[in-house]
Amino acid sequence: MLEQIQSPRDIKKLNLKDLNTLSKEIRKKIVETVSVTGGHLAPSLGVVELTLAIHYVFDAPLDRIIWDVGHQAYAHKLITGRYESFHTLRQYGGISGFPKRSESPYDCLDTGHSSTSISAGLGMSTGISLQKKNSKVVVVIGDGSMTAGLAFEGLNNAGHLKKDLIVILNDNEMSISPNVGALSSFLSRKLTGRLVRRFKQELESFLKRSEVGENIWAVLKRSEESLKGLFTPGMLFEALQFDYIGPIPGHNIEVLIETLKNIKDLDGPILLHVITKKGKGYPPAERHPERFHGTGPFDPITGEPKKPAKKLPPTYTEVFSNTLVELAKEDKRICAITAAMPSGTGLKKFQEEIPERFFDVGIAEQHAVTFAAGLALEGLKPVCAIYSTFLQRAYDQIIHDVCLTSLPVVFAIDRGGLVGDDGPTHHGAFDLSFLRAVPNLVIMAPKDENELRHMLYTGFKLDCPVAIRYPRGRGLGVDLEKDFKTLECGKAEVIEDGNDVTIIAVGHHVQTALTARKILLKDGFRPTVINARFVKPIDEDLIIHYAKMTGHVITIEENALIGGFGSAVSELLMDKDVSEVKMRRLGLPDRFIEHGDQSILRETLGLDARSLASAARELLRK
Ligand SMILES: Cc1ncc(C[n+]2csc(CCOP(=O)(O)OP(=O)(O)O)c2C)c(N)n1
Ligand SMILES: CC(=O)[C@@H](O)[C@H](O)COP(=O)(O)O
Ligand SMILES: [Mg+2]
Repeated sequence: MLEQIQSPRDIKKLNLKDLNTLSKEIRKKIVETVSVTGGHLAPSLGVVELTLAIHYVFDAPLDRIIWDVGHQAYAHKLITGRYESFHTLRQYGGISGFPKRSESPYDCLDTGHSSTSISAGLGMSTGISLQKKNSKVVVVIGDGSMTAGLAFEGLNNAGHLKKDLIVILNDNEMSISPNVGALSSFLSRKLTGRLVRRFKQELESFLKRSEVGENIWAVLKRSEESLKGLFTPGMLFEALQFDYIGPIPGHNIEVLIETLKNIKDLDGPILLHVITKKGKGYPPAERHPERFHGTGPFDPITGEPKKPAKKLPPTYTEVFSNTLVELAKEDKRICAITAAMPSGTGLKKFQEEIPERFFDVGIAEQHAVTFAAGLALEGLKPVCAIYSTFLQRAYDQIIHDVCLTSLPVVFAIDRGGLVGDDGPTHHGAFDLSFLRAVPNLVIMAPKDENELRHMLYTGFKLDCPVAIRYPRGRGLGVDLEKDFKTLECGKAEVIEDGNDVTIIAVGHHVQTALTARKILLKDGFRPTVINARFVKPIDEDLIIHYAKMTGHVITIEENALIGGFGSAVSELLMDKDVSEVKMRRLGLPDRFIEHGDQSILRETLGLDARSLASAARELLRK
């Protein structure tokens, strides 16, 4: 049946039995495909019935359907004309793992970063009403994404504008890990007796101020149950001027369709609370929703990850995690902060071993950074472990709350550079550029996992804001030195000496430079290879010395060329009137980089060893 579905119109003809059959086929297709490509399995399995019900009742693309984060949109993609291409999911040249307007008219908003759906949906609804168009706007947002401040900014304004907007809260009590925060408890009605008692006392004292109130209280008192019934998650949304409906079961297509039909033509902002199970319908994902939130390829029968042929080096994340715990056990001032990504950032070990100094603040990067500033002001040493791309959310907090008064916060910036399959919304493409402009901030990038350890150790020694950025993926498998070294701030490292071209590499591209050097040696060239180590402050004296000595400089970094490390070097040479030097900068061009395997992307962008060697040869011919 699924292969016959060319558009959502085809599902409107189906009866309930067929819809349930279709949901089984969709689940099967998603599990089969993601077991090969990897991807966001559990989120997508959790909204299969909800997707069918939404497309059954609403008329996309005339009606706008927005998927917050968009990681749960695989069923949506399968029934909106992408069944045939679904096997290319997240592959280079294939379909994206997130909704993309350039991919389909049914994708009305590009998502990837969480909690944008309500604001964008409200904007669309306002635009629709201003132009007197006849479209509905439906937003699907998860309980995790609802913990972000941006979501509340949207809710607050929606309640004020009172435009037609249907917000479906997909509540599975999971973010990537179990959801956190007072809102999460509130939503799942895990309300403490203390909270209900306090509410009753306040209500009683309020009502007893007037005779009418006395009578209302007397009635309520008699029906204790209705008092509890008053205290529902709906209260919060009703207070924000939403009509709250629910919670309803999120896997019952009949109830979902009936409910959506009933609310479709209601006026004003509506919040429909739907309860789902993350990973629904695939037992390994139901049992391990966190592991199957975003998974690599796996055996569809057992759910076990496909084992690598041989033992692989540790990831930068694992080395960061182990090193931080090692240091935090020695220094009781070290605290760890994540914005809803304890597993992705590697802080789960810290959470297990030093829970009193671990903080998961929910999807709230801005809050995470300013919360860290607060901890630092009290003499602690907070580490904010946030992916490069998500740190973009907290730029003002980095400047205003941490760097302005030079507080000792360490930013552990994981996923720096190209992340691969998640694509343009997730590449850590800009952190060196947006951080380099900020005064008081030291920026480091390790050449390998061993140097990451020393940088973390050094970061705690520097009594100022520090950013350490490292890539998604595995290290080189080098030995990890047990004894920590304090790196001299602002000093680079000459790895190989040479006399005809100076290659200055940032982070893991030091390895690229060393491989390129081997190629160039065969061509009779003798390049110098320098590990930049510090992106800010840069090693001015060393760079000027080698630039003058070799007359040719190439920089290579996995960051936007604009404002990146290469910019810093060219600014330096220009400011110091070092004019007789020929220079090339290798890095990310001024465009968003598509999704695909990291090595494929690096090759297409000229960030592999062969391309670096060719660039050096070409420069030397100038
Ligand atoms: C700004 C931002 N921070 C962090 C993430 C990483 N992230 C992706 S999905 C997710 C959890 C979302 O939870 P929820 O909204 O409940 O959706 P579910 O996976 O439960 O369906 C997180 C933290 C993100 N995409 N955007
Ligand atoms: C959807 C989302 O934003 C996260 O799940 C992200 O895809 C995680 O990235 P990693 O796989 O690099 O941890
Ligand atoms: Mg959730």
